[in-house]
Amino acid sequence: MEIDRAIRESDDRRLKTKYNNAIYVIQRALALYPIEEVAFSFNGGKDSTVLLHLLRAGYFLHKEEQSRSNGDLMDREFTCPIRTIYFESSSAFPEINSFTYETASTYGLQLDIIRLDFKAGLEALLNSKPIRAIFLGVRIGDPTAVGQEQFSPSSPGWPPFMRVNPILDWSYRDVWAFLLTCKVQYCSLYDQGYTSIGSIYDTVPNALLCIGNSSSSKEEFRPAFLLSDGRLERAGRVKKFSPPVCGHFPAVSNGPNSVDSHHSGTLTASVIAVGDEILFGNVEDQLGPLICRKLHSIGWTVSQTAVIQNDIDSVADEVERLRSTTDMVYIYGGVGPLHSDVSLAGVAKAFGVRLAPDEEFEEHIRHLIGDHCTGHRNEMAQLPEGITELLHHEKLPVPLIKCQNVIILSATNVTELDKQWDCLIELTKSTGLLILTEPFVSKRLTTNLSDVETAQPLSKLCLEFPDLYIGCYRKSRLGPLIISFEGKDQARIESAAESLCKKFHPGAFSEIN
Ligand SMILES: Cc1cc2nc3c(=O)[nH]c(=O)nc-3n(C[C@H](O)[C@H](O)[C@H](O)COP(=O)(O)O)c2cc1C
Ligand SMILES: Nc1ncnc2c1ncn2[C@@H]1O[C@H](COP(=O)(O)OP(=O)(O)OP(=O)(O)O)[C@@H](O)[C@H]1O
Ligand SMILES: [Mg+2]
Repeated sequence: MEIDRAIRESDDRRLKTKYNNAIYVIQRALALYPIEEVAFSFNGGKDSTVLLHLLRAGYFLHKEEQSRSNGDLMDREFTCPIRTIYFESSSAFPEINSFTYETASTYGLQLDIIRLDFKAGLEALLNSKPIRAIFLGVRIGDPTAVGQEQFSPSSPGWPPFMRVNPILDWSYRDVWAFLLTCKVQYCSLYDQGYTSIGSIYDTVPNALLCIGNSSSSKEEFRPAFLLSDGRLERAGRVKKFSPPVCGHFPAVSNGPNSVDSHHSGTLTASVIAVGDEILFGNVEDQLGPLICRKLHSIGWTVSQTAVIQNDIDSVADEVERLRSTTDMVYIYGGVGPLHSDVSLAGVAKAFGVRLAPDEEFEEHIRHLIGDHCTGHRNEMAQLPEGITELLHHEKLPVPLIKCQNVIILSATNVTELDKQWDCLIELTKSTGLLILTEPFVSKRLTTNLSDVETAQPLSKLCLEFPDLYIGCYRKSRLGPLIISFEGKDQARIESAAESLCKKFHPGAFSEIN
């Protein structure tokens, strides 16, 4: 088999190791699932082209092994009968389309063209075919690889199948070493400076490959395999994430201490705790309520708090939802190097970017943990690429992390949170990082009047004071009722409290702290 031979004859030891590992994953998948139950997701891109040839080699070696144990002879005219799926879209490059069709015909692939979006297309496919596993050319640097392993079940909400990623750990260099060593065809766009290909709307040639040619008006580009720093593979991709939602305040101010005292103009925040231990009931969350109080003290309203399990997709879904419905999201828990520390990966996934090593952050971690740090692959130094701002403060051993309107707090207890918060506020005062507004003030009254007696006057009071939050709660079903007034104007709060008292007999209410 020519692919297997080309790699065996090569003296690139790293490539051989990567190849052997990928073949091992493919053979394990083929041992687990009959060939009719697997599919190959092929889109003419370089990664899926690598995977195509690995699958051809892996299937050949798998059959060879079977023939040897049965004592049969191998068919010399060998083709890999794997079902191949291509999600064709009108925004694909014509070069990608034609390369996909030609390659399928060259290698005798059964090509299923799907013209629906990925999820709907997979649902339709799985309803009509007995497919249980799908091979993908996803690599660790891809935004969609966040949280994936070589065998990863499809995400919650997707039809059920196993995603098999044989080249997950391959680098950009490995991909090109393979394609060039095996001398296989790849899409012509890669010879024109494209290094990673999405749609015609979000992909341009990689500027790092541009040949400065002032005499000609047309820019020229070197081929993709000459890109020396694979981390910049996606530099030709136009960023997809959108600016903060319309109708909301900008999460970042133009200047510090801007004041906004209108109820309707209050900035809203949300708070996400990541922790299975909280959901199991083993640990009581103390940081969430504290963050709410702190936000209140700078005039922000907290509209939602959530406790999420330590799972990348759950974190990503929640961050994605809250970052577009509130002005600022605070997330804590799940930050660090442990298997359960998935918060940064979740944030990256929510923004559709990958986690990438951050040298500056690594330097801080290295300083903090000294000799225990294991070189440049320190996993704690991986941050969401292109959207991360490190917030330095001399009192903090490690900077705080901000990804657009999401602030990631590493505090694990109240004392640490107090410190991080104070630093955040100091930074805000000097740099205008957040908007500090008039703080909320509150007043609480307690009464032994019944709910029936208080309900109607309270409803009226809410209509009279729409700029205040008027809430009621009790600490026990039969205990006194507590009425709280929250707002930014002390005088308004006093007059609301007075107005309520006037509706009842003197002494019906008393103030509590
Ligand atoms: C065969 C196949 C399976 C996929 N399975 C999942 C999945 O389980 N979960 C998920 O969030 N996305 C899944 N996706 C979508 C990809 O993660 C990603 O959104 C897609 O490749 C588009 O990438 P792009 O936005 O860079 O073009 C799948 C895509 C394909 C082609
Ligand atoms: N339209 C599609 N049809 C079928 N499979 C797809 C499609 N888009 C993506 N995939 C699958 O997802 C994998 C990852 O896509 P990705 O764009 O990162 O890689 P690629 O297209 O192979 O190479 P490149 O990074 O150069 O674009 C592909 O290798 C392929 O398995
Ligand atoms: Mg691609």
